Amino acid sequence: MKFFNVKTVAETLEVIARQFAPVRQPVTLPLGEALGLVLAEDVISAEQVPHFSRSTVDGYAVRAKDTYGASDSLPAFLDIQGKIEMGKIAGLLLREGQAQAIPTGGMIPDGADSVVMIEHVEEVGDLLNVFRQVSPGENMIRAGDDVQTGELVMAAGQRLRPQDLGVLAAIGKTSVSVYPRPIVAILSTGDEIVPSDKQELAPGEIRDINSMTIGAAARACGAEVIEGGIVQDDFDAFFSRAQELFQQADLLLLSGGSSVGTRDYTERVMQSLGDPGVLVHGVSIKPGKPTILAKAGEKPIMGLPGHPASALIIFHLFTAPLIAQLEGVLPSHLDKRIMARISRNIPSAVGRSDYVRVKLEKRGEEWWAQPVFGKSGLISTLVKSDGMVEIAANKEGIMEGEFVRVHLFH
Ligand SMILES: Nc1nc2c(c(=O)[nH]1)N[C@H]1C(S)=C(S)[C@@H](COP(=O)(O)OP(=O)(O)OC[C@H]3O[C@@H](n4cnc5c(N)ncnc54)[C@H](O)[C@@H]3O)O[C@H]1N2
Ligand code: MOO
Repeated sequence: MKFFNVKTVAETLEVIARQFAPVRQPVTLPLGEALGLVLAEDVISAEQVPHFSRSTVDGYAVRAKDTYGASDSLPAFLDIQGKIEMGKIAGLLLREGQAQAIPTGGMIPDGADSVVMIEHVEEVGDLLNVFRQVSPGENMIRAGDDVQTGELVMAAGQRLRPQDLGVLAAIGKTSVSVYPRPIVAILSTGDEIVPSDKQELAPGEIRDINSMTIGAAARACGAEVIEGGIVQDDFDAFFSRAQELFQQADLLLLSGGSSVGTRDYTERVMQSLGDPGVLVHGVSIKPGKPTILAKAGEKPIMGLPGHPASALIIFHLFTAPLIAQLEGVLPSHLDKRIMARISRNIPSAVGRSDYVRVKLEKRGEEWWAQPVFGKSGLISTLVKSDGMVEIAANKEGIMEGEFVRVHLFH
């Protein structure tokens, strides 16, 4: 009786999670070449970002206290003490009752703790009329708000997204240790399978679909692909080609011959490539039941069912997470969903679409989306986030526990 030891999908995913890790040693690459690759080191910042407290608006640096109670009818009056130049040290100490003109991004002078926007003041000679009060910290980013010295900015196992490269740039890191792209070799089997560029098909011949779909899917996962071509249903030819590809690759994918017919050599070939051999043959799933997973040395080999839709579905379910693990992603980082519950009430103005950055967190069986608040000048808020949630323009907000769709960042 074949297929006697069929595993469930969850059991198969667990075997994958437990058995496989990157095959090759990490490499150090310049930041610009690291997008999409997975960090092989923990990154701890040796600096604070920003380096200095700076304004997020065009306006006047002030002491918040000096503006308290200011309104259109009763402005506060402050002495203008010059102008802060962009990219220069704000040299002058700001004293009580004073204001200094400051551009967006300008350095907050010592003594100041907030910035009044230009829209809310009027200059009359050397005198500044302030029509709005500000609170300490308003309209500015403090030194270290984005990243603190000694902070763990990113942990090994994280796939580098554009915002992650941005933070690395911000802390002055020029290169990172990452896992190289895994090399995936694909070999199609079957006497009836012919290359897809064959124009005239003989009766019974089938153009090779799986090399194309599976190769493209593996590339989309970040792998480098070796197209191994097609072998006939002959054990010796199949084994020698499989062995050749296995040596060049980090993962060997075999298409077809995974079932239990007399010419289905795939399992024997996989078993013959080395110990420990076949880990799974048969998964309780439709389509894709004859799926095979094996390990030779530290490397995985997968036998995908020949039917093209089955092969691609099995790829998405099992091969994609396997490739991610070979890329260095930790298994615990893989299982992300699109729907989650929001962890607290978030108000929002009607007539405006709000995008709230969120971090996903698993509570029992459910995903919860935890808002990551912060000014849009802070790149680290995006590093801490897994995605964002839209609060539609017609909504006054979302309530704690409400289901939201999380748009995952790549
Ligand atoms: N007695 C049983 N027979 C079968 C079972 C079963 O449980 N008991 N499972 C069936 C299921 S489900 C599938 S799926 C297939 C998988 O079989 P194989 O992996 O051995 O695939 P092949 O027989 O080689 O091919 C199946 C089908 O797909 C075509 N094919 C194969 N490779 C390609 C390719 N590269 N491009 C396009 N088309 C391809 C092939 O010509 C066949 O028509 O087993 C069932 N049998
Ligand atoms: O399970 Mo098969 O993959 O139905 O065609």
